[in-house]
Amino acid sequence: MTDTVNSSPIRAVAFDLDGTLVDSVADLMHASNALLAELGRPPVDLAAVRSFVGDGAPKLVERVLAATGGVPAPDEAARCVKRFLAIYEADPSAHSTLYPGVAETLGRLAEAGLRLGVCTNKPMAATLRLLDDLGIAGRFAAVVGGDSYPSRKPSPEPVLGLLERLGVAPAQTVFVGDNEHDVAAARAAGVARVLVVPYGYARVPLDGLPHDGILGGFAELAERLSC
Ligand SMILES: O=C(O)COP(=O)(O)O
Ligand SMILES: [Mg+2]
Repeated sequence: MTDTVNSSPIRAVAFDLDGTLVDSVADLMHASNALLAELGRPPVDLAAVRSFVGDGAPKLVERVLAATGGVPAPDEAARCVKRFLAIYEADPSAHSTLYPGVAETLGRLAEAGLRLGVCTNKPMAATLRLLDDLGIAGRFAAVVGGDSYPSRKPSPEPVLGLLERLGVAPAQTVFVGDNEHDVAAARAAGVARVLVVPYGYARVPLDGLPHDGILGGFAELAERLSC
């Protein structure tokens, strides 16, 4: 591991999950549509769900409900979130895949001695099951989800919480994500470098965001970190 930024050696890489490591939107769509069927509402399609991902499960469900007849009263909306999570957590991986190069590249980074972590807005239970189902849970020394702290990305709180669990300083960390919330959270946390993948679920053009580079693909990360 030879890469340094401002003479502080890079010791850790923190990853976003949905749209960065895992193409998870099909399972989110299936769980959404199972909920909608129970409510007697029409289904949502992949493109719609893709645009709804990134702010955690409660927001996803709110957007799904808004798109299919309207958001019900708070009690009923909360019941819908609970029901959605029960459906989704039972099988979050049937239609989900790692993006190309993810498994191999995580292996290379780990072999180079980097500490790896996940900071996602997806709730913890579904996150842990998804990582396990896709065979990469063991790569991460720490994982934080959308329900691990009072705030989620774009707040820096979960990023800083993850780094504390990893035992590294922001100046020793590279953050890799796919959307505007990742860039904002990682920047506010003060990490050494923020990189974005070109294929995720970003809702604004990546070019306009204050990151330090857009990867050509996930595997390029190993070269960027000299692993
Ligand atoms: O659950 C979400 O909204 C997306 O989670 P992410 O932070 O892994 O992209
Ligand atoms: Mg993401």
